[in-house]
Amino acid sequence: MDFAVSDDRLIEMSGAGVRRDGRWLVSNVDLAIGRGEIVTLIGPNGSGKSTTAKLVTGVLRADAGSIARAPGLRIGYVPQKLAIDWTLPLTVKRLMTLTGAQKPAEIARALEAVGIGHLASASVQQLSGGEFQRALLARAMLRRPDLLVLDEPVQGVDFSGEVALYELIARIRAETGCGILLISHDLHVVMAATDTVVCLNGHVCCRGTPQTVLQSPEYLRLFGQRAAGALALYQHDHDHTHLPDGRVSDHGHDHGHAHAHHHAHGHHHDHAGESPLGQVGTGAPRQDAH
Ligand SMILES: Nc1ncnc2c1ncn2[C@@H]1O[C@H](COP(=O)(O)OP(=O)(O)OP(=O)(O)O)[C@@H](O)[C@H]1O
Repeated sequence: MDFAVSDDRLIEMSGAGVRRDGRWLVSNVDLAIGRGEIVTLIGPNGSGKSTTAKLVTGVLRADAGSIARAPGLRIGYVPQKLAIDWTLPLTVKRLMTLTGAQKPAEIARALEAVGIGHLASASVQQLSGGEFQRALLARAMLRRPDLLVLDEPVQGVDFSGEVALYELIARIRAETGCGILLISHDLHVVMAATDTVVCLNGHVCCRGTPQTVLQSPEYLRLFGQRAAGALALYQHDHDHTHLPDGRVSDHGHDHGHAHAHHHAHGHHHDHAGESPLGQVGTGAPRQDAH
């Protein structure tokens, strides 16, 4: 049963579990997401990430534990798999209305906000992986959610596209103040924007800030070699800021050249004059120049 949460928390799950065919798919999961917070669920294949996301959205009911939701909580959900008949013609605009009627102006605004306003009349089949994920994000945002649940939002997207998508997600959080639950088995990029990482393997193995999780023995045991790479990338901090024209100011020294880089890391990194959400680019590949 849903019940009121009095503070800033959007959802709070306590000891939640899902049992199927005599086995617990996930058990004893504690998970809280607050307004403006990005929580990332990571874990190997089959560790219960999607199952947990479905508990959050209410698609699945918990067989154990309890889930409290803020009153009137609106959730925008991008599932891992979509039941789309890819043989039928479908425009991006039409995709936006499949889950509910929407005003054309609202659709246009949402597509603009994720940087694909120019693709409103394009056929969904022609979209790139990154464009398709942006369209799904726009569709979820049409509900003006308090909580966005994104199950593997970077699937089918290359590395620079991933970075651009995570930037977009971070910007959505900053501009709308919604909470975000991200699901990913991607370790390196996700780490930067997220506030809390929850590492799942049928149960919660460890949790905390990205730094805490990266150093926890449970995480290292679960991810082994890949974990080391994530650590290196995450600790690569920026030490410069961007001037409005794209040039770089590095501790007050102006490089005087355009500086392209990716944003696998979101700390100590100020973008002066960066475009508002409505003008986010579609993520042309950008390489790190350091
Ligand atoms: N309806 C169901 N009935 C029985 N088992 C299920 C059901 N749904 C999922 N499972 C099993 O539950 C486990 C967790 O699945 P889930 O999809 O939550 O994992 P995941 O962490 O999201 O995995 P992936 O990274 O591969 O997407 C898997 O072993 C899966 O086979």
